[in-house]
Amino acid sequence: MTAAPPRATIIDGKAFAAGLVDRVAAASGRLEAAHGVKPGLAVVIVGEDPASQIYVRNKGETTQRAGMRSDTHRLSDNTSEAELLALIAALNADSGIHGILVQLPLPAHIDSAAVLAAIDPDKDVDGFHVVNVGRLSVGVPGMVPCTPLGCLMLLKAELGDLSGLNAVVVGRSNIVGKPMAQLLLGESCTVTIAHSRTRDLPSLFRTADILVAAVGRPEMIRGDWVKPGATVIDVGINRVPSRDPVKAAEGKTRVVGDVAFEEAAAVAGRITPVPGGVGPMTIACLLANTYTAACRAAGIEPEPLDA
Ligand SMILES: NC(=O)C1=CN([C@@H]2O[C@H](COP(=O)(O)OP(=O)(O)OC[C@H]3O[C@@H](n4cnc5c(N)ncnc54)[C@H](OP(=O)(O)O)[C@@H]3O)[C@@H](O)[C@H]2O)C=CC1
Ligand SMILES: Nc1nc(=O)c2c([nH]1)NC[C@@H]1CN(c3ccc(C(=O)N[C@@H](CCC(=O)O)C(=O)O)cc3)C=[N+]21
Repeated sequence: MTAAPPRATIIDGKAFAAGLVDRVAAASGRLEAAHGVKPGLAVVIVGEDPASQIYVRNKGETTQRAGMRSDTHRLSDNTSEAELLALIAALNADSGIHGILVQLPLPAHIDSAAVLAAIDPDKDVDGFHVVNVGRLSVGVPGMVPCTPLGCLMLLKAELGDLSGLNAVVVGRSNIVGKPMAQLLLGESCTVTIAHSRTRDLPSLFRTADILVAAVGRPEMIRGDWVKPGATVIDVGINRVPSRDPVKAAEGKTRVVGDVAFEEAAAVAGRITPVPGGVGPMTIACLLANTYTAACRAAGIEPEPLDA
């Protein structure tokens, strides 16, 4: 009989996120009871992209479950940039709203950079405004992007001190890759950022104690690219045809990450699944950022939200 292959610990992002949402809910309840401040989040979505609709619905439901105010603004595809900017100005001025999130991508006729720049940096719970990018880079308090923040929380919960570890982040987007690299640098990892022009990704990956994949290519990262015992964080959310050919023919899809999960789990020490890994943490961190923004707006020190 052959021994079962070694198998990584599966990092349960869904459970960790549920715990974080509970802690945010409790802290928000105390904020409201003691200071009369109920954290409020406004989510703005332009157009009908079905995947975005699902995330926006999840955000709204989770926000309300946490006892926070949640407003969703659904604008039609042909909304002008001026109309969107006017809505943002109104939300900036609304003292009951502490967090503003504009779902990306926006339709092509709208300049995303101009829209992100219009959000009050202190309400920018996505952390995409250049002021918050600068704060993260310099290492002063600001709003940290939700997905990388969630990845970092999972890594610290699993590994404790990250200092001195080799971290490879693949993907250099402003939403995930770049802020992820900044956070890992802040934890004193030795950080390499890889992208589509990187030469010999497999050899580079084999040096990684921490591997964060944010590429958007289904199961691109194979098992033999992973350093034995490494911690693998899979950010990718990719829709591929259902395994069942009949369902696939009906257009049914399933979600996979950027990592070939079964192969990588045979080599890695720890790995996040997709779904149920990073995705739920993104939403939990959005609530955490909204709570933090509400505290700061009221001049109150936020409670620590660590496990
Ligand atoms: N779980 C969650 O909460 C979230 C998940 N996501 C998912 O994460 C993934 C990445 O998202 P995002 O950062 O917005 O994506 P982008 O498309 O903005 O960036 C993708 C990055 O991957 C790089 N890349 C593309 N192909 C390769 C390749 N063959 N080899 C190496 N690098 C490559 C690109 O390099 P280059 O710059 O050279 O083009 C780019 O830097 C997507 O699957 C997305 O759906 C995103 C946000 C939140
Ligand atoms: N301004 C802005 N901020 C964002 O943070 C933002 C955005 N725009 N545009 C789109 C991406 C994507 N994103 C996800 C959020 C939650 C899950 C999530 O909850 N995923 C679950 C379910 C996955 C599924 O079944 O579809 C999981 O991975 O388990 C995934 C992806 C946030 N994004």
